[in-house]
Amino acid sequence: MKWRHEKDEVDAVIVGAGAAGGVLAKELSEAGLKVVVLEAGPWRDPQKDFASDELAMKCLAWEDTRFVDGADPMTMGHNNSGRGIGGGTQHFTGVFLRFHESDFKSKSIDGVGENWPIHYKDLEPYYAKIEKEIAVSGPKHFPWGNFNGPYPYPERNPLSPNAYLFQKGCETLGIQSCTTPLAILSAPFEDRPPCINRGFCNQGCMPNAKFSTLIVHIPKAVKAGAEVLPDCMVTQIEVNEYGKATGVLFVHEGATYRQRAKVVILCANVVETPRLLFHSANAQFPDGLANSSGWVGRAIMPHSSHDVYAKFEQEVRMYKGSPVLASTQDFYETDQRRGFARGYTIHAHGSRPVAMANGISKSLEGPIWGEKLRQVMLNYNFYGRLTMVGEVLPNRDNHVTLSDEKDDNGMPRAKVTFSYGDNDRKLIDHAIDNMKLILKAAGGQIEYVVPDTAHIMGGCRMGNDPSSSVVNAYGQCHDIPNLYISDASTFVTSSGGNPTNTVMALAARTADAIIELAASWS
Ligand SMILES: Cc1cc2nc3c(=O)[nH]c(=O)nc-3n(C[C@H](O)[C@H](O)[C@H](O)COP(=O)(O)OP(=O)(O)OC[C@H]3O[C@@H](n4cnc5c(N)ncnc54)[C@H](O)[C@@H]3O)c2cc1C
Repeated sequence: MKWRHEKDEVDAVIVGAGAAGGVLAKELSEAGLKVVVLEAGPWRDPQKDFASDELAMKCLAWEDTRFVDGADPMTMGHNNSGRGIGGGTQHFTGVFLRFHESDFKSKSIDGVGENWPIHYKDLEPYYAKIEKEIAVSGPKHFPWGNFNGPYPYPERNPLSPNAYLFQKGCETLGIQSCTTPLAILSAPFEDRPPCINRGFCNQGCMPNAKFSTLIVHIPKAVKAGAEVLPDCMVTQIEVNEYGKATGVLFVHEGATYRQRAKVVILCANVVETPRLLFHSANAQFPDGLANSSGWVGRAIMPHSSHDVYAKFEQEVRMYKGSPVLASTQDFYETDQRRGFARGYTIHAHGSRPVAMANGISKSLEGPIWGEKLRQVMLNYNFYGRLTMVGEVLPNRDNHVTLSDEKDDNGMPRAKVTFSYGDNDRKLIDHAIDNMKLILKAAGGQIEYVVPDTAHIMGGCRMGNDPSSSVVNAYGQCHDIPNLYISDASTFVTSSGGNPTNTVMALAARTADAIIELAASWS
């Protein structure tokens, strides 16, 4: 393999070209830094490689074996990972929310979780920048949190039948709801068309109406001079005798190569970032790089993401339109009367047939399979669905470690351990009750509750105290100052809302810090 910067020490090597990696690649290269991006997965062309096919597009996920355990082992794959240029943004649903001020201070406000080393105000300009550069569509007035709109682009219209039913149920019960802020265009922007409601967002968007870093940030980074190399799996971070990162080793088509860099930035997401840090252990850092605190891999948090299905008299046709088009955050903040801390978002979340069949086969009401499954699926058009995005509190015992089994590159496979806590379970029960009430108020008959998780966060949390966190407020490792982490692993708490706006805003903030640092190099 030959690449432009093979012999150079570049300014920055970025590991992973997902939500955060894409932002960093664009920002750093546009600031004039010499950047190489190494991505384990392929570089897809949406028009050639995305298919309107649920099964075929499972390939967008990280499919390598990962072991799971704990009281509530997570299903790893299409629902919580991405692989390839664009990472998880290739097939994410596009819900684009900001965290609330309380999310950064849950310890002080509610006595649970942990405080972040930053406030909402620190991220506010970065949220605004990211939303503007991808033309997020949203309502004129968003009723919750610190940002109430307007969004850069008008809200999506029309909504899906599933979303209208949700809004009807909410209205009957006096629950506020609104059109969801989405990283999906409501009108043309740059060279991209508005959404035409094909509904295959989770299979990759062929027309490019949905944002991904594959189609927005990476092309801009390349234009600004970044070298982006797909199918390159980073296996090790190299560190010299002074404890400074010098670059990375990566594998391409079975051969191992080296890329030297002044700054190494890990954007490999919640499982792979800790895995790389552990696998890069050496005599100086025997417990893994950046792990003097013992917090690498610790306090991982998925969102609880249970679905409730109801059957309606009239056709709903859940496949129509973007999967999520209406939401409520009326239950987002702590309400002492509920008996648990923190909260959740509810989305009207359409499901395609394979996802529904797969989901209800694991429903809490008992497994549905064989003839019964066939009969239910023959009535697919009559079902509606709501999904929760529930805050899961950080727990040190929920963690990523290395197993004894190795992959083809000789890297130990990751083991992911997860159990819900009492607060998490009470929160889930509350959300399920509310989703049932809303669906019933809309005229539905409740049939299935499907337990699920989504959006993993944590594992390399940020903090001011090097003895209880891995990186500082800018994503810089406490132990190795020229090693940065910028991905969902730096999250301190999970919030009750979808995370990618926050992942990207944090990445843009880290980019600014690195650009400032780079100014002192010459
Ligand atoms: C089906 C689905 C729906 C979702 N819907 C939403 C939504 O509606 N709203 C929302 O806010 N969030 C959503 N998410 C979550 C969102 O995708 C993630 O929050 C986001 O992508 C995380 O960004 P990241 O940069 O941390 O990691 P990723 O985007 O996952 O990027 C990590 C990249 O690193 C690469 N990588 C890993 N290890 C290595 C290595 N060793 N060498 C080289 N490359 C490596 C991976 O291949 C990947 O491309 C969804 C996710 C999924 C899977």
